[in-house]
Amino acid sequence: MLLVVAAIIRGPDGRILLSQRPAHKHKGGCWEFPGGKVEAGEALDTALARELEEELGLRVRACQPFMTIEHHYPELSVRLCFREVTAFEGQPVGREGQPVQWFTPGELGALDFPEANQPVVKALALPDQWLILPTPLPADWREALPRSIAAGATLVYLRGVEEVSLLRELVQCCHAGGALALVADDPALATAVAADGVHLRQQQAMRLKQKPAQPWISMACHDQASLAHAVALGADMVLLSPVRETPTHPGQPGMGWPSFRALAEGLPLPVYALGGVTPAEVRQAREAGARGVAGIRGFWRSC
Ligand SMILES: Nc1nc2c([nH]c(=O)n2[C@@H]2O[C@H](COP(=O)(O)OP(=O)(O)OP(=O)(O)O)[C@@H](O)[C@H]2O)c(=O)[nH]1
Repeated sequence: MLLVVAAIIRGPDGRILLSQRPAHKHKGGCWEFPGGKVEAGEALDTALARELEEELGLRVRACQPFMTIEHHYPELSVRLCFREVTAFEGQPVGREGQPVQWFTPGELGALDFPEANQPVVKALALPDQWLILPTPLPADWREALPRSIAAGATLVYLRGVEEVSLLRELVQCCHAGGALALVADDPALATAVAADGVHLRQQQAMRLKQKPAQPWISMACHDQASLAHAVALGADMVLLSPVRETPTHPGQPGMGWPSFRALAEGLPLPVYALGGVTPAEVRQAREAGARGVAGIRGFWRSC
């Protein structure tokens, strides 16, 4: 299997840097995340720094794991280790004559990428924070939910609401704020209330053999076995918990960031950190290999 390292490089305005593969190469003409083959015995970060210097004239100052994807093209199999470059120096230029361009995350969906990149493109559309709805639903939700979304939690897990008409109203409120809305476990309910997908609780998900047909499927995971199941199911993302002990689950000790990192490392899907984490910890979570953070308290902006 060909080992490849590729970079997610964001500019200060949040746009993402892509380069176009030369016509004569594998997947010629496709847009790609800059990078290339890892040489024998070379560390991933060293390979990334070398490739970005050679191809773009950039000097990497800091990077962290993003996702790892194994893909079998008819002509070759690749293991693509995506890293997020969080600090770099230099102005990118296509040193090998390749076109190089910055794109907003919203523009990526319309571009032609190698097939292996699809989960990464999908993951880049996700926010840093997601909100789990407090239960019972606070009386001030019509003010607090838009405030929470505006504060950055643009993915909302709508749990604990039985009434379909209320759930539909909550979904509309999420969409009005530009947030994705997930409901618990039930794909038919998600469709009925026009939600964007379902969040599967671990017990329910472990019984499934097939990924439910919804635009977004998330799964709750607490250990390696459930993470492996999420991967096998083809989930789009997971919530991995608990990072710390929380008042909702007293006596259940947290795994801490080192164990979180070990579990999240090398997974082919975005992992969100849950359990006693706050929105202020996005950077720490990402250094531990998370796509972002999730929670109830701290993410809910009551009036
Ligand atoms: N760099 C990069 N390669 C990708 C991506 N997605 C993807 O499937 N690949 C595949 O991974 C392999 C990377 O090899 P490469 O040809 O870019 O490697 P390289 O820069 O070392 O090339 P060279 O040694 O031919 O100059 C290719 O088969 C390519 O199609 C991506 O986003 N970035």
